Amino acid sequence: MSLVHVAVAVIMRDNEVLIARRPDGVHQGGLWEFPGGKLEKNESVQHALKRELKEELDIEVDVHAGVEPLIRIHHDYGDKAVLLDVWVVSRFSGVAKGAEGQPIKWVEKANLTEFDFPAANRPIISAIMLPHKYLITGGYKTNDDCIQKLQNAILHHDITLVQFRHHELYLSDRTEYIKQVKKIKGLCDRNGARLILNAQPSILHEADADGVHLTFAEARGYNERPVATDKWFGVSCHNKEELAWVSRLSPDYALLSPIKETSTHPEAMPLGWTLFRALTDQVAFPVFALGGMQETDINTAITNGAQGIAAISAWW
Ligand SMILES: Nc1nc2c([nH]c(=O)n2[C@H]2C[C@H](O)[C@@H](COP(=O)(O)OP(=O)(O)OP(=O)(O)O)O2)c(=O)[nH]1
Ligand SMILES: [Mg+2]
Repeated sequence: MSLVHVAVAVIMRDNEVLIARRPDGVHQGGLWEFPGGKLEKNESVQHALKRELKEELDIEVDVHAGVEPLIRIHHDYGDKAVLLDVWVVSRFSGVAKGAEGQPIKWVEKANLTEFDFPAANRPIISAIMLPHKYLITGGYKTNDDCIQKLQNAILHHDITLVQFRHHELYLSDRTEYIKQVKKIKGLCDRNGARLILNAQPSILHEADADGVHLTFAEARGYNERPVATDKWFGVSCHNKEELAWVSRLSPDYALLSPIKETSTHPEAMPLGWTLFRALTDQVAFPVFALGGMQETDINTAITNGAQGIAAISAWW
């Protein structure tokens, strides 16, 4: 079966995204979609994006400004295999309308899950909801010190996604751990940040959080996604085999590390961006680059297929 390469646009206006309804009778007809269409012979994806948005919505997009790669998804529908090459379009001119008679709608990012999309689209929605920066908490002296460091990261570095990682406390004193999670969650809630716990999925019955993150070794112990779909579920991976294996758990995202040399794991061989790009292109979920990442790496990460960067020391 030949692969159909599709240019797909996530058109953003403040906190809203434009969706359109596919006509009945076409492939995946009747479902909502992000506007876009098939690349013509010898056409670049950016050119296809510009052409499709003119044809379908009558808007003008400057592909050299206001366009950024979001995610690439290979999906086999059985009757058709597609590569969805998804881009965020944050600047355009003209007023978007359903130029081919299709219904269109501007939808709040957070409400996208209420619409029926083709099966391949689920990771697009995760990618839209996830930010470019993911803070993993580092060491701290006292509980207050932890809150102070986190508050500093949230306020000064615009952090909206936080992973609380403290295995020792989680394993040694669950009551104290849950107490600390409660304080952290309060701080996150007040600042519009989401909190993910580096702990077993059962922690979600004991503590209030937005999701769970597992090491690859922990994830290995499950046969199916161990977390409800209304919570975030992520896994740490280090190579192609691990990424391929965790696909069966349908994670919402993965961390892939180490991209560069890092002081926390000096013995690990860095993957580098070329390999990072090749590995993430094979999986249908957003991947954050981890290991030696600094704020200045974000654009390089995105250009190489990442959702963004994850880091401890850059912000902690
Ligand atoms: N545009 C778009 N296509 C999607 C999405 N999700 C998804 O699985 N697809 C699939 C459905 C189709 O098989 C293919 C896109 O084809 P299309 O029908 O939009 O192509 P096109 O605009 O060039 O249409 P046409 O000229 O063939 O009528 O990708 C999505 O969110 N947006
Ligand atoms: Mg189309």
